[in-house]
Amino acid sequence: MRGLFVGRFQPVHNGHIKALEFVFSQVDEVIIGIGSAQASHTLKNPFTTGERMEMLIRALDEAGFKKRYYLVPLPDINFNSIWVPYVEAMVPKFEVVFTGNSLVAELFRERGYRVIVQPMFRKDILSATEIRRRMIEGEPWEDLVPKSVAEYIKEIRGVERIRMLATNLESSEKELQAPIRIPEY
Ligand SMILES: Nc1ncnc2c1ncn2[C@@H]1O[C@H](COP(=O)(O)OP(=O)(O)OP(=O)(O)O)[C@@H](O)[C@H]1O
Ligand SMILES: NC(=O)c1ccc[n+]([C@@H]2O[C@H](COP(=O)(O)O)[C@@H](O)[C@H]2O)c1
Repeated sequence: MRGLFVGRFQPVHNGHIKALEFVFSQVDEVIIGIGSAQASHTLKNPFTTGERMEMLIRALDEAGFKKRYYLVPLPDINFNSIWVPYVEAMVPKFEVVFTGNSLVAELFRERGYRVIVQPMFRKDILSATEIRRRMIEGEPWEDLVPKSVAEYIKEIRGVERIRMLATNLESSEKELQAPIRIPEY
């Protein structure tokens, strides 16, 4: 049996690996859909699809998963009602969907799929939003991701990228708040 698991993986963290451990224990093959594949270099989606694939390959290797998996980029279509047929057109056949995302669960259920809500692990800290926040604030984040992912993020200067994006946003917000000055001629 083949299962589908979709995430943005911005970045891959230990919660994803725990979730995938569960998914791999339930099925023979897993399709890992990389959501919002068109997005990169933003605060919510700092990493490219290629970088996210690299993180997944290294982390799954490190975790020693032996079953077959497929990595499939899924650009957003911003059209919820036809997202499931779109996903069907992009990935090999699957029988069951694993997710913790309630919109994803609802969309697949409405199309007749069996959906399994995977257990959550320490969502308070095992969350990509929290990891990106820690990177920006200069707090320790390395223990929340697989070792190979922490090394890779350092290799590509990922933290510097996220900080640059945060600084850019801060200065453009300041610009927006600045009073408009009409030049005198
Ligand atoms: N701590 C966790 N434990 C188990 N599963 C998780 C955990 N965090 C995320 N997942 C699962 O991984 C999938 C994709 O999650 P996603 O890539 O959005 O991670 P996230 O940490 O929630 O990201 P972000 O904070 O950037 O929105 C979802 O199905 C979600 O349920
Ligand atoms: N209409 C759409 O394009 C649509 C609908 C539902 C989910 N998605 C994507 O699926 C992914 C879900 O993963 P997350 O759990 O990481 O949010 C995201 O990339 C999200 O954008 C897209």
